[in-house]
Amino acid sequence: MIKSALELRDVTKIFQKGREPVKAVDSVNLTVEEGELVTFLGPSGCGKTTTLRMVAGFELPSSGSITIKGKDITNTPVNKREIGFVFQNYALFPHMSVYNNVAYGLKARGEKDDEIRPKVVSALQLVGLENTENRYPSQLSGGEQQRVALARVIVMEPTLLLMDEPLSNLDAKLRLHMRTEIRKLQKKLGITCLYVTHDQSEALTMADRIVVMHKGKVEQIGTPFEIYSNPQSLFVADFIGQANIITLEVTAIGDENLTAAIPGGGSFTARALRPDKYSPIDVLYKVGKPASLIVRPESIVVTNLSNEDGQFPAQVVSSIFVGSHIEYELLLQNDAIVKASIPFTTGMQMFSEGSSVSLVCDVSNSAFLPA
Ligand SMILES: Nc1ncnc2c1ncn2[C@@H]1O[C@H](COP(=O)(O)OP(=O)(O)OP(=O)(O)O)[C@@H](O)[C@H]1O
Repeated sequence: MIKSALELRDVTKIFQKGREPVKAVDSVNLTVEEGELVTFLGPSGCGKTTTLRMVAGFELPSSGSITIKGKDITNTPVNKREIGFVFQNYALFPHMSVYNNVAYGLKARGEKDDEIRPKVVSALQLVGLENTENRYPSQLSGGEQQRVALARVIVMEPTLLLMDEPLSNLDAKLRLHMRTEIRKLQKKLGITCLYVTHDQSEALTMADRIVVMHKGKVEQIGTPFEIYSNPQSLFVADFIGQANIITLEVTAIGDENLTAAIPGGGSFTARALRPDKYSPIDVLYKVGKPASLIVRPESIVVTNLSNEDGQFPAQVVSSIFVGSHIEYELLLQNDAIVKASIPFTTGMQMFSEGSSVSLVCDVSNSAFLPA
């Protein structure tokens, strides 16, 4: 049987803050396969860094277990875990040349100089810094320093690479560039990687899978596509990308669908999501009670006002032409504000502020969640 690269089972961390115990990480379960890049995404304080620090061995879990390739390492010391870390402050040794920074770990491991040289040269080549061996960190740009930090880790051939906001000290343009660089390198080396970020576009563009965390718990684990198109909670829908969350009254419950009343007349039917998968649909939703319709701004079409069933009558609050798109803010008859983002095509109709219009939500990209 192939063993997973990493498994977290019911991993919990409780810190003592004064007299109060704080559950920083709450029963996290996760299986990571060989060669996967998994990002931890969530707002500040949700427990991302603490989870990573437990995998690294800088913190011990209060309960639960961590295994690497089937071997329990929950209580194994940091230096026996064969894990590489890259943090936001690159922590390079300022008094050492680039070569010596990269060679440091191999020397500490007792490897001989003639074994070390080819490894350092090839690691520097991998990160595109082959001509910087004799320079010092202060003579490098922020992006170059971060690449040295990466080379210093890669050269050790760790079984697992942990990265905590590695790009947050770089300027916006370099951050975008380094995202692609890190991802390419990670794929090329086939190295399993956990990557902490609070930047959703970083998580969406880099990850094989995303773990969305909230208040110490895992809210959802899935591919970027699954997380974006099929959020399992209002938190995920709201945190990832832009989402309209429209509260509507349920009028009928089907096997997998809900029908709800559109303010101003008509009704709308869409998939009903079951966040915990176990509760039956008629336990999660009730006729006469509210449910939240989740629809992305790009899944809405704005048309002339009509009485067709399924369309939401609305008034244009603002319409802004941003080149590729028209961004609308629309007021529904229940006072909800809905955002729509319509790709601009030549000759298309643009509705001005105050116009009465109808909204059509793309049924395949809309879903209900319990309110
Ligand atoms: N050593 C510690 N002692 C006490 N509380 C801690 C300690 N480390 C973290 N915490 C608390 O645990 C919670 C989770 O912190 P953590 O750093 O893991 O969050 P995070 O999601 O990485 O946040 P950020 O994005 O701001 O780094 C927070 O409430 C934090 O204050």
